[in-house]
Order: sequence, then structure tokens, then C-alpha cells
Amino acid sequence: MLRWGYDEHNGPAHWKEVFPVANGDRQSPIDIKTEETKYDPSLRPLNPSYDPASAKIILNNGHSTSVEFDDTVNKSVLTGGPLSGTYRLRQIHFHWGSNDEAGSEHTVDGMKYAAELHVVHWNAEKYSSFVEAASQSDGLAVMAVFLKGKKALFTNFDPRCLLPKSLDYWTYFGSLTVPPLLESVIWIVLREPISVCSEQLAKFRSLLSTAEDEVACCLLRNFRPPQPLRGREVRRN
Ligand SMILES: NS(=O)(=O)c1cc(F)cc(F)c1
Ligand SMILES: [Zn+2]
Repeated sequence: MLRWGYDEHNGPAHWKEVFPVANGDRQSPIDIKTEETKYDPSLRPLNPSYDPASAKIILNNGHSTSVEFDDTVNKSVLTGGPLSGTYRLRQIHFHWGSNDEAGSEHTVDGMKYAAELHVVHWNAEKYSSFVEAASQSDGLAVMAVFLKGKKALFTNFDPRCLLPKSLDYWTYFGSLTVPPLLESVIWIVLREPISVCSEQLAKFRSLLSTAEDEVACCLLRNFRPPQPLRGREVRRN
């Protein structure tokens, strides 16, 4: 497999050929069976504190579209929740499907949402760079927000905050959902989805997965299916 992707010839079923950790014990995403989640009173409220001025660039890396933030100082951070210490915002990106019926990476009792937002942070208290943190079991914290397709147009959506009203969440120990699939992520999945209209979802599918000098090919889908739980616990606040 030359370059991993989401097509038949280079998609998630092939990733283990180059990244054997794909069959590891803390892979992501997972299907969250709500009846099997365990209430944990020690879990604290999430405390996202983001400064819009730290946003730097938006890009298409061929696997997703992402907004990169200035993570040289603690300007935009996530604390609280299951986390000990301060995790610094690095980037946000999305996963989507080829139609509005599927596209999220995590599923809830088998239910797929239309898309999923990932807000990626790294443990800047213990490690000196994102790359170093990405190889540590407590190195990264990714907050996942489900996007549900909304038939009607949605009104007075506040673009400043992509977060739903409630910050209630599920949390479990997992991995990157894209190669190299490093098992270094503390996942925090918000229970309340946000709404996007079908036209916005269609715009994701029009993004290209090819470089400018190649024949244009659309990134129709970029979600990895749920992986085995391997006995892991999923806690909720
Ligand atoms: N999809 S994910 O959130 O696990 C992820 C995290 C990351 F740091 C880089 C990526 F390209 C993807
Ligand atoms: Zn992601």
C-alpha cells in the first residue's frame, strides 16, 4: 500500500499492513454502548478555554480539512474532565461520509451520525512537543463532537463556538483514528450533537484527496469504522 486513504485499495482494512498497531488493545473509534457506560463521580466538568486569536491556518491535508492553532504557548487549552494537567489546542478537523446517513467515527448504540468534529490537544505540561506527546499514553486529548444532518436550514448558529450547550461526555483510552494510529489519546466524546445542514456536509465531500498536480479525486469519506473495545471501560460524567 503506497499511500493510506479511505478507498477500497488503501482504506482502513489495509492500514494494519503498514501500521500493525491497528490491531492494538486501545484503538479508536469505538461503538459506545450507552447501557454499558459507567458513571464516575470523580470525573470533573470539562473546561475548554480557547482564544480565537490562536487560530492560524486552515488546510486540506488530503485526509481531512483542519484548522491549525498556535500551540507555542498556553493560549487555547483544555483542562478538567478526565484530564490531569493542561492540554494545549493543536488543531481541529472533521470526518464525514459519502452521504448524510454515515460519516461519524464513533457510534452510539450502533447509530452513526453524519459527521464528527475532533478538537485535538496535547499534554504540554509533561511533553515539549505535539510529536513527542503523540507517542505517550497520556500525550493527547481529543474532544469529539457529533454532527447530525439537519433537514431544515438552521438559524442564528453561533459560529464562534462549535460546542453544544451541554458539555456532558463519555471518556475512554484510545488511539489516533488515522495512521500511525498511535495509542496515545484520552478520548472525550460529547453526548450532545451539534446540527449542520446537508449543504455543509456536501461541501466536505467536494474537498479533494489529491494534490494539485494530480487528477482531481474527491475525499468522499474519511471515517474509520469502530474498533474492538478489548475490555476497556467507557466512563461518563
Ligand atoms: N482523528 S484523530 O483525532 O485521531 C487525529 C489526531 C491527530 F492528532 C492527527 C490526526 F491526523 C488525526
Ligand atoms: Zn479525527
